[in-house]
Amino acid sequence: MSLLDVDGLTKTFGGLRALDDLSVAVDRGELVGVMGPNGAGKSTFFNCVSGVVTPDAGRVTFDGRDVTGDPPETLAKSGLVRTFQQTRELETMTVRDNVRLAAPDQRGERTLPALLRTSGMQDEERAVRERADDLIAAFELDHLRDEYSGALSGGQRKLLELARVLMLDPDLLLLDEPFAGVNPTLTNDIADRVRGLNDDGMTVVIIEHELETLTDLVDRLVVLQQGSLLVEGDPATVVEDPRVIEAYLGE
Ligand SMILES: Nc1ncnc2c1ncn2[C@@H]1O[C@H](COP(=O)(O)OP(=O)(O)OP(=O)(O)O)[C@@H](O)[C@H]1O
Repeated sequence: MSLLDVDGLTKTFGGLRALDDLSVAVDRGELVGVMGPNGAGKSTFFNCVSGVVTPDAGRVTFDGRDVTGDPPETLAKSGLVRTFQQTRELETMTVRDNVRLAAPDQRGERTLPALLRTSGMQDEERAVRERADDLIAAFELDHLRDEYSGALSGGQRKLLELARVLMLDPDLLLLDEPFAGVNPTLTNDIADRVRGLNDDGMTVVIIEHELETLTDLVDRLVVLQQGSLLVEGDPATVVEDPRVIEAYLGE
């Protein structure tokens, strides 16, 4: 059974069909790339799957459950997590606080004064702090942990965003253009980390314009055009497909 099953997804904005009866399945453990010309519907696909936008028709099944229209927080708690093209960290907070705050806050305990917190709550908080510090170290952001995240470079922000979403311990990670605006060295670094996460068992779907990085990285490519599936298959075959070449030349 697929981990993610998208069946007949349709979404219109005004008169425009951003998704048109799109069906895509992703198996557990896969690393899948999503490409397509500007306006092909890639972000709308992620938005519908991650609950940011409700589709007009179609069904999203995650881990065997119909999750169509479920809000992003509910999906994140069940293991479906995404990043955005524009990273969402708070610029006036430090790197460390940004990572800590990404942890799910089950009981709103952070609003309680310290004296009223139970030892269970304190243990939980300690675990969150430790996990945040581990992720910051793993992403080599240690030297920046007390900096405001507004001071980071584009590439460092992408790393921070990855550290933040990993606080949620996803089963399925949707990455929206993780290499956009990132220099070649950091691009390779981020690609290696994504590969590492996938090697450790995380299922990953990546939208990316940077085709060379994407084709080297993923097991399978899905190409969208005008909201529909154009071609899918192994990366080397897909990028040579005349329909794909034509779709990109027509941009
Ligand atoms: N909230 C919205 N309101 C109106 N139109 C929208 C909205 N979101 C997307 N669209 C339109 O839907 C179409 C598909 O957009 P989408 O952002 O999904 O494409 P994309 O493949 O991600 O493009 P890009 O590569 O440029 O990010 C576009 O024509 C876009 O203008």
